[in-house]
Amino acid sequence: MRVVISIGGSVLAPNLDADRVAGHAAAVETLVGEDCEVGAVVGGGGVAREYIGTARRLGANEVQLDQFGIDVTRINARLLIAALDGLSAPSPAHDYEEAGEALRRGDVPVMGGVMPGQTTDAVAAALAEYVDADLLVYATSVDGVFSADPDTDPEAEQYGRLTGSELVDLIAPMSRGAGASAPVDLLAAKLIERSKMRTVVLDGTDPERIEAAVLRGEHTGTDVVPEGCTEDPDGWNR
Ligand SMILES: Nc1ncnc2c1ncn2[C@@H]1O[C@H](COP(=O)(O)OP(=O)(O)OP(=O)(O)O)[C@@H](O)[C@H]1O
Ligand SMILES: O=c1ccn([C@@H]2O[C@H](COP(=O)(O)O)[C@@H](O)[C@H]2O)c(=O)[nH]1
Repeated sequence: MRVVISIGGSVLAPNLDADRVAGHAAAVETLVGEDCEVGAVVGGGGVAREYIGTARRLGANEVQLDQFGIDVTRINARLLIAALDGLSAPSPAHDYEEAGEALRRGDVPVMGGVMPGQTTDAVAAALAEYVDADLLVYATSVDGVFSADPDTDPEAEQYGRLTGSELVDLIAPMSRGAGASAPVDLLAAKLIERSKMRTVVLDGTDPERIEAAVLRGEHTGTDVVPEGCTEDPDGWNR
């Protein structure tokens, strides 16, 4: 099975704790040991948002702010690479071709951001489409896609299952400025819809949850399924 895992910066490195990064690297190693081909994309988290906030107050424009975010995602990607201990290429891939070549060599490609105007959610969706992945996993800080932001709205209800077009409709009204927070960004949702990529959005703070979702199809987050799919998502990966 070929899987792309998007690891939010707030999940991988909220406080630059080495053990936490090592835990996520160990999950990737476990998946590789179980014969999965794995690509990883790392987000910028709170550190990226702090840089973006400061630079915005200094008058930087949105593209300049995105560049700050991209730099932080690539530094976080280097943290994962350091913890992967030779399993990946020595530096974050700059584009999908470089990542695809690494995967073909048997390495774990690790990416951060690539261009302004999007987030690493879109990078992960594009990489999954480029390498023809079987599964795309978003390991984020909340357990799936909700009817409202669960961090601020206690009435928010989780969606267990959505189609790609339902995901696009839900995400479309959300903010798109540099550093914005959403379960996935709009470009990612559109790529997932067009590629019919099987996708899971889950709370990835505990890396064992990522392993369980990939290896056994077990998770409590949101499945994004192709239009008209009647298959039980639990049976996908068996
Ligand atoms: N409808 C919604 N469903 C789920 N989460 C939502 C929703 N609306 C807003 N959010 C927010 O999206 C956030 C998840 O995305 P966020 O970009 O902050 O973290 P991430 O995916 O871990 O990546 P990173 O930390 O690298 O930016 C959650 O903290 C949550 O507050
Ligand atoms: O391809 C990319 C990836 C990221 N950015 C900018 O970085 C921040 C942080 O990325 P997250 O994936 O949200 O952690 C994002 O908000 C963008 O401003 C980018 O421009 N292009």
